[in-house]
Amino acid sequence: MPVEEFVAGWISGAVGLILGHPLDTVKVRLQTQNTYRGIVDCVIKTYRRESVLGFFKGMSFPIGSVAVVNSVLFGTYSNSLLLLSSTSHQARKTQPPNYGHIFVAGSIAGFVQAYCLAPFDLIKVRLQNQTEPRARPGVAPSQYRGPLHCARTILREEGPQGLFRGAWALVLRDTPTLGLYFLTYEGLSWWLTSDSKEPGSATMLVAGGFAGIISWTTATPLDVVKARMQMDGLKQREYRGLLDCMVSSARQEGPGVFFKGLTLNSARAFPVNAVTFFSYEHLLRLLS
Ligand SMILES: CN(C)C(=N)NCCC[C@H](N)C(=O)O
Repeated sequence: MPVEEFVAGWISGAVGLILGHPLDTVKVRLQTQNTYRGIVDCVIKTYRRESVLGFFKGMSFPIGSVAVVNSVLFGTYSNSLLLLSSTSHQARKTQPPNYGHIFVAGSIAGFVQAYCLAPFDLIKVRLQNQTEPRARPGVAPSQYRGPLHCARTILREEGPQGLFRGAWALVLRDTPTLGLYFLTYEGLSWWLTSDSKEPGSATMLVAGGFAGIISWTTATPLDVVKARMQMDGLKQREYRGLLDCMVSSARQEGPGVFFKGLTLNSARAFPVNAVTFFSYEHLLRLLS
């Protein structure tokens, strides 16, 4: 089993994560809190109350976990494709892609990574939603003091299953959309590259950026449901399950609720996934 894909997936994921985290924080807040009038209002309120550090809440844990999650994603994708098509990563670049294989391998990778991602993503979302300024004497402290304290508190108050709240929505979000993610990337790379040549840097950036936009645009409705399920159960359970969350969100806020965060998801997706694929491909060339 080639391990270069796992290493390249880890490093490229960390680069993308740092770049996209501030926009991700604003998106999560808009999806789960009804106190903001829109993106600009959320940015201003976050900055005034929490300073620039507010946008980076919940980032330290994903930086560590991205090692597991992104290497699982890229490693599972590449190795599933190897099993389905019996050609290596480098050999595949010079032959026409089999889009069926790519979609299936991407979906398998999405399914597997969603399970690894679930507890890390839940902790990230809970920390991103803490709007209190930094702890100071006289100011009430946040419920969670950091990622480990957050994990311990969830385990104590909600049990081990608390760490997997929203995991089904995450699996449903990631299985087909990661099929689409790799399909768009490989399709565009092939289309933009002349016959039997390896894709150049510009191609990696453009194909990666569009793969991000297309997959995140289609993932947004379940992304909203996932974030709401992850925040549920903090004080009192609001939703009986995934379907109940969908129905009651739509009833209370109209169908537009499923598109909350769409602009931010798409705006964040281009640069994050352009650099993710760019660094992934270059690291692979360096390592193999
Ligand atoms: C639509 N979905 C869930 C994805 N395309 N997932 C792949 C994640 C890539 C990158 N770390 C990011 O956060 O955009």
